[in-house]
Amino acid sequence: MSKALVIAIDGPSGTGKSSVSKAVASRLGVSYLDTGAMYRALAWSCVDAQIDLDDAAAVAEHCRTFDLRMGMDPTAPSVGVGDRLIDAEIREDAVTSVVSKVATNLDVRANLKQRQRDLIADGAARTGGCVAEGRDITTVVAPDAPVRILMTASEEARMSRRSRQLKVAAESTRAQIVDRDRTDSTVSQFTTAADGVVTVDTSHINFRQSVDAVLQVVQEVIDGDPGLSTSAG
Ligand SMILES: Nc1ncnc2c1ncn2[C@@H]1O[C@H](COP(=O)(O)OP(=O)(O)OP(=O)(O)O)[C@@H](O)[C@H]1O
Ligand SMILES: Nc1ccn([C@@H]2O[C@H](COP(=O)(O)O)[C@@H](O)[C@H]2O)c(=O)n1
Repeated sequence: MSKALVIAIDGPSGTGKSSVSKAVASRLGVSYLDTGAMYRALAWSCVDAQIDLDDAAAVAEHCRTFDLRMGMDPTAPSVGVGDRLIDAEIREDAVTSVVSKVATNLDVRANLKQRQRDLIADGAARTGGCVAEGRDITTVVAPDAPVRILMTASEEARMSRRSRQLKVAAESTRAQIVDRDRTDSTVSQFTTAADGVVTVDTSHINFRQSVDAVLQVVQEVIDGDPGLSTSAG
């Protein structure tokens, strides 16, 4: 019987995790889970419900009950709370600047970890595999995933990519990238590879080469484990 091809990808902000993971999942014909979007959705939902983000107990209680809906098709991923789609809202500065507050709440992390495990299992059951990306997927959410990758890139490369993406000066992205990573690293370890995790440094390669580098790691794992397969072959 073939095993589900779960691919866990972690890394700091702006290394290319989301865009590369989506492309890899599309190429392999498997599901895609953006776990950062789940933390962003919670932050958005707390603000929408006028919950004080410094009130850890209230945020954790809201997390336990909010109706988060993740669409895991890599060609059209989506994030909703109840019937409302919030893909655009969760990318706004108002959410990016506060998301670490909810992500450093340990009760929130415990709840979202379980939801993420369930989503990965459901997605893999539907499509034969799942690419899940974030900050603690290789270490906490799916430490037993057959493929585990840490995606890295120099601070300079990450700032320049983010500045191109947001059409702002590179220097103005430093605070957002560096400060957010600093806060996030207080609860997750995503700057150095844990045992058994393969590092893919994207500093000096372009987007297509980064996708190919991840696919190569996946292929090597498949070659070493005949029980693993993908619909793309
Ligand atoms: N190897 C690469 N070379 C150049 N640009 C890249 C590369 N990988 C990704 N990009 C671009 O960099 C930008 C940031 O990538 P992406 O949003 O995927 O990063 P991320 O690691 O998911 O960041 P965050 O964790 O903050 O969401 C995107 O515009 C993406 O197209
Ligand atoms: N596994 C994860 C994923 C994300 N976070 C938190 O969410 C924020 C947004 O993530 P993006 O990937 O969309 O930038 C991130 O800054 C972390 O605070 C997390 O804690 N664990």
